[in-house]
Amino acid sequence: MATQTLKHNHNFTVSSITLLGSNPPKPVSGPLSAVFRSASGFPELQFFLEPDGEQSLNFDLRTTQLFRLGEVQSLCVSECSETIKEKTYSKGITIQFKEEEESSSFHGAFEQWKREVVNQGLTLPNGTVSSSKSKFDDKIESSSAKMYFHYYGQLLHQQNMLQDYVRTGSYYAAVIENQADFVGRVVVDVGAGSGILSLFAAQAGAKHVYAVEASEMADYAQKLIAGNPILGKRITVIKGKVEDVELPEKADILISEPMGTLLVNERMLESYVIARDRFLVPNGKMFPTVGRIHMAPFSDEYLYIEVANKSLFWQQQNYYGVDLTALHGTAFQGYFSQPVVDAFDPRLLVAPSTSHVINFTTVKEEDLYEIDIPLKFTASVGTRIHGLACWFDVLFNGSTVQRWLTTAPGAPTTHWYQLRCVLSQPIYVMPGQEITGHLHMIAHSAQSYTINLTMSAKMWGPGAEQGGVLQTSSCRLDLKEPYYRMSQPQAYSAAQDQQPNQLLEPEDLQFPSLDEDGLDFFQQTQNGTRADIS
Ligand SMILES: C[S@@+](CC[C@H](N)C(=O)[O-])C[C@H]1O[C@@H](n2cnc3c(N)ncnc32)[C@H](O)[C@@H]1O
Repeated sequence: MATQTLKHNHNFTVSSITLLGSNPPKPVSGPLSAVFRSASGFPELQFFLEPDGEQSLNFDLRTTQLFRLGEVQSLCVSECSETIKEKTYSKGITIQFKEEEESSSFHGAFEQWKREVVNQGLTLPNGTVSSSKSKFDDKIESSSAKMYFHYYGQLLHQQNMLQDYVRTGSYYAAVIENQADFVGRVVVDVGAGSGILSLFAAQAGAKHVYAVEASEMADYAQKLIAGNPILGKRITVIKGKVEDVELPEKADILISEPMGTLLVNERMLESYVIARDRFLVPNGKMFPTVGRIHMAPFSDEYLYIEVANKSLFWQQQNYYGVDLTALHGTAFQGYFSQPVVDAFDPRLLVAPSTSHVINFTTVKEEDLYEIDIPLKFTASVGTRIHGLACWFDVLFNGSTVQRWLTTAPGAPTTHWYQLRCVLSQPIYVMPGQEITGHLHMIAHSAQSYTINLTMSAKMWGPGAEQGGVLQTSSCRLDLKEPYYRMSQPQAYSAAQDQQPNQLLEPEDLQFPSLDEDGLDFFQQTQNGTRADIS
């Protein structure tokens, strides 16, 4: 391929440059570095004005022209707009070379980059974006993708993730404790966001890091990386989707933070797996390596009543003279179709948890389209079960240290919190009774999942060996529409302390006040939960 004749970066030394446009023209004496590169996903010519790389002047090669003024002097201008009457140039410099030979090879490189990269639109040596419709576009609605990348393109949302110190600190520790996995290695940061994980990888001694980011955040990542020039020298930011970009070399290790609520929300794990298949060398490492979804039945009367009460509004028979009750059933179902996101007390769990493992190094992308998890628990107490509580953890399987990042209830809270699927019909169990069921999740094109949950209480006591099911309850939820409940009081209903015949009934409880939807939105933004994008 033509681009194989191009090096990653073409570096030159020039004696000085003079910035045109200012009056009088401003000379910058050197020697200065001039580099042809594609750090932002497009080809550019960059002049480093200070030896430490802190200040640079960039020319987008797609709109730049170079003219010879003499044997060792050239004019470089960047086109801004063109009308029938005139072309305008946004910036221009004259370049002074030391020798004619240097000038010639600089012009040669310029022509080559223009010919092979810009004009033919071929693969850039530092990565480029394919213009054809990608695997991502085939399965994701464009409106969803637009909102998704708009969200991640904003610094405040990246800041929310960076300020989740459990999350970011775990990544930092996993990388730094496993330097041996990074030293001298090529790394791809899948969905780099602000570029923080790329900078960690560079700190751990990576030879080169490709930071692939699809949203506008790529430009800020470029800025952050330029602001850390010692590390930034070894990082190339590529703006584009991991499904579309081409990289000039394979990676020894992938690093990414693709986890959404319940691990799979946002469907970014699929992009992580696609990146593995496209960029990772055989037996390359993945940070994180494995993810697990944990599940356990819970009992929480307060939560149940709160959700049920939300639809009470629709029981009014005289709302400004209108009978609203026709919509009560629909509203009731609607509220129970929202998974609840909050941090709950682990004492609400009424059986030891079970888990479902996803090994990122081996799972196929298609395996993530539909996930069916059989459930089987033994109740430790007699209680009313109000649904299934879920959380996840991921493992960084480093060669030196194995580190887990957990979102478990009772562990330090993360911005993912935990997730609970609430049954509109609670089920009663006695201590030792078996609870079975299924958690079935089907991916949809809005970057999330439809969840079908079924939970059944098996026959218990005398005659149980016949194995009948006593009671079954099911619900369908949309993982894209969670109910964020973070600032609600975290009531502890002492499931473990209850005697089998002393179950709490709704009438025994104080009803919490109804939420306003607007307040929910405010809370979710304040709490920085990232699932609010999907
Ligand atoms: C959860 S954020 C993590 C950001 C950063 N790695 C960190 O740990 O702070 C995921 C990032 O991946 C990006 N992303 C998601 N899907 C992507 C894809 N298919 N290709 C490229 N970037 C993607 C998002 O825009 C977002 O910035």
